[in-house]
Amino acid sequence: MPGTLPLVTDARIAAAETLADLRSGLLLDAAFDRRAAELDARDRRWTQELVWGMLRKRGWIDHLLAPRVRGGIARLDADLADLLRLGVHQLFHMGSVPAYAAIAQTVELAKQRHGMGASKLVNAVLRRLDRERDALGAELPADPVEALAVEYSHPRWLVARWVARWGADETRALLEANNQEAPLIVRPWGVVREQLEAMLESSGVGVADAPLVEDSITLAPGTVLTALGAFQQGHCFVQDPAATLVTRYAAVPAGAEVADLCAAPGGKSVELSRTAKHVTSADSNEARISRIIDTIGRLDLENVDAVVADARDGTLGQFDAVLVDAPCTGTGTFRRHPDARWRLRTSDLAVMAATQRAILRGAAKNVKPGGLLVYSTCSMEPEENDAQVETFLADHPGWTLEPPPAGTVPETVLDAGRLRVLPQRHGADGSFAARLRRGES
Ligand SMILES: C[S@@+](CC[C@H](N)C(=O)[O-])C[C@H]1O[C@@H](n2cnc3c(N)ncnc32)[C@H](O)[C@@H]1O
Repeated sequence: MPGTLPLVTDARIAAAETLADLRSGLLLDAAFDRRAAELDARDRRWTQELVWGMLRKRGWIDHLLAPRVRGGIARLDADLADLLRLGVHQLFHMGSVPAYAAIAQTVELAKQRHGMGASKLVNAVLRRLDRERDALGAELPADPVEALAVEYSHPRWLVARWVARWGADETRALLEANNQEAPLIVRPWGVVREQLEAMLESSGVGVADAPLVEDSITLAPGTVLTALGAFQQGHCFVQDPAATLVTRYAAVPAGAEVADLCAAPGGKSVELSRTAKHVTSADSNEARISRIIDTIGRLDLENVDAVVADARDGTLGQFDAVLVDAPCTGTGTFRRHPDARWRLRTSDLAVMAATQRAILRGAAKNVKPGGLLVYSTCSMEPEENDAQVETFLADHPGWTLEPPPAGTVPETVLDAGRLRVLPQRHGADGSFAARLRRGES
């Protein structure tokens, strides 16, 4: 009943706190795990839908709020602006929430966190939006790039780059893909796909095929992975097909000594360890190394060792094959990280490219004569992908780009000998990889 709602729900408080943590620099998954720890499974799922959904639609929500907040939303306290965004998202995009609850709960939350004046502002803005809801869809800017950016909630500068590269229609498909909920996809470990599927089904989990990789399995939305016996007993690990394809494309010879130099949390090391003699799984971030160690323990990996090392140094010795899954802008994984598009700055491209160049230079020293260096990213941007490969080849005489043996990965993801997976074309995350062969001398 309107007007008789109880205090703010724990789920909404957890959503507000998650966003506060995000603003203070925590990553979304970590912030959410911390703030939603006390919620039951249903509330946890609802809160995730609220926070992830709001971040995916933030550009559109801000477009609605801008003319209705006097002086613009930039003048508001950042926490209050996020509360308003959460309120608008509940009001327009969460069918399960009645309008009066979306408004009353947001007003109360604003009162608790910012006092009476803020709650009055929230009340006036949300009520006005609710009254005007039928006219809102028509408010798109005339400029076509700006219109795409607003309608699909992406920064304009990124949309402008993608339109220049792929045209408006393909960019629209990419923006739509980025706004979908990312599927949870697992790979079998120590069992075959059919056995894993049977285990999952016996736990009541709905399963489906994954794109591009025949033995990966998509789990039903809302599955809590860590609660599943198959996960706890080490029969599976999480990996998107875009990542699995990188290790397939790498086509590392069986029995090779391998180094995975930017390895945490370790998914690609696991895949490489299936056929390698040994995998040195290195990362410069000590905190993230603990995630590799956890994975080694849970999956009982006998041929993988985790070490802290900076790939730029090139001091780990020499290997038959080296994977550099470089830190990058992550533009291929926006559907998984809806906050990332808002954090990224144009200048990050140059900063990342410089780091990637330095890492590649160091990693080349770790490759035996005749060995393989596989460079990969989860970015779609040329500065981080093709341009890195061209620069590396120009600076390293004796090295060549070598496509993988025929049939290693589907033809549709190969482009001039490089791996190029795109969300809008392949229905997976985006990824890029290039196989670089060192000459024998
Ligand atoms: C894209 S992530 C790797 C994901 C991982 N390969 C997987 O599939 O699970 C990039 C990693 O590079 C690490 N990194 C960043 N700079 C590095 C450096 N200079 N040397 C080694 N690792 C670095 C980061 O800590 C991060 O864990």
